[in-house]
Amino acid sequence: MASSFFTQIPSLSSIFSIYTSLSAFTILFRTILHEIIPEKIRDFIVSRFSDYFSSYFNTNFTFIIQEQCDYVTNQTFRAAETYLPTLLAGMSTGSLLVHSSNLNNPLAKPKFGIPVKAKIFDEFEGIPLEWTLLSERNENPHQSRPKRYFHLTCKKEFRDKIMSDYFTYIAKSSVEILTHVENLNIHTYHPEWGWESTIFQHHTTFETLAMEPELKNTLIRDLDAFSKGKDFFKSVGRAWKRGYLLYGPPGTGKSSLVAAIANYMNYSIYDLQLQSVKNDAMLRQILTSTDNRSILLIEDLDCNGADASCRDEKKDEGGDGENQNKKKKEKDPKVTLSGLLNFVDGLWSSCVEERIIVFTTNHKEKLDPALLRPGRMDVHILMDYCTPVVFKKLAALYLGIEEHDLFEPIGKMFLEVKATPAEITEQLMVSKNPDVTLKGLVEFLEGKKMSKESEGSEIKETEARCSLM
Ligand SMILES: Nc1ncnc2c1ncn2[C@@H]1O[C@H](COP(=O)(O)OP(=O)(O)OP(=O)(O)O)[C@@H](O)[C@H]1O
Repeated sequence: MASSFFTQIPSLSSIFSIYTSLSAFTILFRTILHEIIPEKIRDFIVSRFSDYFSSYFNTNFTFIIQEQCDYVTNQTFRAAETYLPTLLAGMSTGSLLVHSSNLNNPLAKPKFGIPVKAKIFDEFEGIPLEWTLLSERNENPHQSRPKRYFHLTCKKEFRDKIMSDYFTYIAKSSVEILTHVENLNIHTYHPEWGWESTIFQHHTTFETLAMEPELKNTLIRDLDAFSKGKDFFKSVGRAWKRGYLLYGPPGTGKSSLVAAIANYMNYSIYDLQLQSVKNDAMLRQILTSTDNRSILLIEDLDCNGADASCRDEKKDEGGDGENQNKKKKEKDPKVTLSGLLNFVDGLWSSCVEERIIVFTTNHKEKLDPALLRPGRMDVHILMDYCTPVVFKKLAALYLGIEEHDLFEPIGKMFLEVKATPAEITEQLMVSKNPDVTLKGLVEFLEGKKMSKESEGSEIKETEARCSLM
């Protein structure tokens, strides 16, 4: 039996000749394949084979969650980015990515960042999960920011469970985390990189903002009603958003009021310069990639692109203005008023929940009437020149005094001289001594009054000269 087994084994030379023939056949076959079948089709066949075999043998399933989808920030990516650092604290890794960017408080505890390529483990209802953040160079030549995406891997049989329950769970967790953030962010839009965030450290609150008390209280009540109004807005079929138009001369506290609202509501700010937005489609993409519970701020609306009056002014500045303007408009369609209105109260206004929209302008009269119609911006707030009440509040804040002999004459001067709160605060910082500072303020206001009078008499003189000619 043993001898017959050995006699059936082919000799070494025959094995060698079979191997040589097979090799020759393979080389011949590959050469024919290379010559007959084009490279692209070959790659396709190979990839199909490898896909089939790897999916057949692989028991894992991987979700790919890209940061951007169709130019809009993927909210699942955003939720994962917020949620995953909470897992990092307890992880037994060799290294951790930590960062601290709170300039207000250098002693603040550093936060955990998500390291690229590191595996982060989670468990959901007993299902083990593995997250990895990946980053690669962006192929889009207009985007210098790397392309980032998460891989979330689980066993194949849990795919549907993860899809239906786990993603909802991390979305809810991220909302919860963002509601209790210690630091607010201010995001500014960059045409190449998208929204860029930094910690918002403006100290203005409603306590430090000098405004007519009645106006301030009305505004605070309005904000309170808005933040508690989810069910109300739903019941009346309106998007949960509120629009404020802040108008008034420069230096009257419009930006400061936005900061006070952000600090009061604990909302981050998205500060958008409309000039950096190419057209309505881009505006839609930008605005849909902002978070809930935030303030969308468009400052200096009268000079910000979507307003016809500002374009007319620019047209007048150039020599051959009209033609140049026409050509520019054709090449670069810019944001239209209707595109902007669509976000204020059109169909797109409901794409983000609990959203405050703030427009500021120094020239309300220059705005397109369409923006001012009822229902567009819910509340119009005039931030005006200093009044005696506003001045008293500023004096209390800057000098720590409630009364002074000079309060009455200074108060009377505000009826004749227009001074902005910004000008007054500058004067109030001259000295800590109230007598010195208030005397200086009286001189400042008298100087303003005199220059106003001499301006007035110059105008009268010119008018008189004109009528003589
Ligand atoms: N109502 C106010 N209460 C307290 N401080 C104020 C007020 N208004 C202005 N200030 C002071 O003046 C500075 C400039 O004001 P702010 O930038 O808020 O004015 P603005 O109306 O937004 O001006 P612009 O129209 O030029 O943007 C503030 O940083 C603040 O110190």
